[in-house]
Amino acid sequence: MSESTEPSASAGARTVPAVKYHGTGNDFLVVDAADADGRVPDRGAFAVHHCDRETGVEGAERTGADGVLFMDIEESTAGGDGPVTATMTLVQPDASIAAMCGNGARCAAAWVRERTGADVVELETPAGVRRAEIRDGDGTDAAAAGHEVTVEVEMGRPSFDPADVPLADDRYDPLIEEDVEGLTVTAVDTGVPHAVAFVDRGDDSGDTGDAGDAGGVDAVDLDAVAPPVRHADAFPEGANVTLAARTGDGTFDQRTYERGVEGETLACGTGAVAVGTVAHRLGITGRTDLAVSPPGGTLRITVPDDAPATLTGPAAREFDVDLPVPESGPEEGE
Ligand SMILES: N[C@H](CCC[C@H](N)C(=O)O)C(=O)O
Repeated sequence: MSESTEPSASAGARTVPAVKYHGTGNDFLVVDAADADGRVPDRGAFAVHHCDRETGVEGAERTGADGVLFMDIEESTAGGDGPVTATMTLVQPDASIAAMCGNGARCAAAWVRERTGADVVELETPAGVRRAEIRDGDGTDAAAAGHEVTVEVEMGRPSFDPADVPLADDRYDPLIEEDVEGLTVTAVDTGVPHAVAFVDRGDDSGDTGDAGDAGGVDAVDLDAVAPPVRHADAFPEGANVTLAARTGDGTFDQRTYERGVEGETLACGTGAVAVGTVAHRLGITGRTDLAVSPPGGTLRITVPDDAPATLTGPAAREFDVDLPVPESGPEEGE
């Protein structure tokens, strides 16, 4: 907001406090917007710098992050009995802003609870308000790494409407099981666009699947097949590319290649909701409560016909860190 003219901060020596979290392996740096205002002139450059998997923020397990969540708590809502409201802005490793992020929302809600004590948080995102309920870890090992909670996020109503995804503007019908750049996908908006491809068996009869029956989602070379779909003309704003395979009654495997990360992530919450929504639409399951397993763990989702979807899973606090603000002032050519 204000021009940063404090005499104390010399260029290059500024740092901003952050907390690293992950939700089933999808990892984020959480920064209080109040700390960043005036100190981080370029949020995109900040995210590019610290999210880099080779040169970014150092962690116990992995270097870098899948994004930076800038959080702006509405102070007038804190300290009472009601939900705390906070604006969540996800800046991705390529400096783009994503309208929504399911796993990020869990981490953001956990962060707000830690700051304010609130068990219910309303996150304002470009995709709409997302209500989150935070409770202590599901009891398996409350002390594991010290700081794990379970968060249920209301994820809005998924949409196949071409204008919502969005699809190319000469497109009036939903894109359901169509070939896009060699992959048979269904396009759905779960706050962000997903192109979902089912591999493996399509239903209990076991004989409607495409090639890849044997290995499910792991048999696919995602880094090879996803980029052409992610950039296809069908998706004017790009798409996350999500693979799914039914593994049992109400259970699915998932892998997602994310726009903005430009690579596979260990988990993707909007993608998990997309898997359930598309599974329903295609008649692959009749259940509305599902377990979706990306590489980083298992997410519980609900996809009722007449109510918003929900996403439930862990959010784990990893560490606190002071992040230097990269020098990328107007004079710098970068
Ligand atoms: N990982 C996030 C999705 C980020 C969305 C982003 N990659 C985009 O649409 O550009 C999730 O858990 O839902």
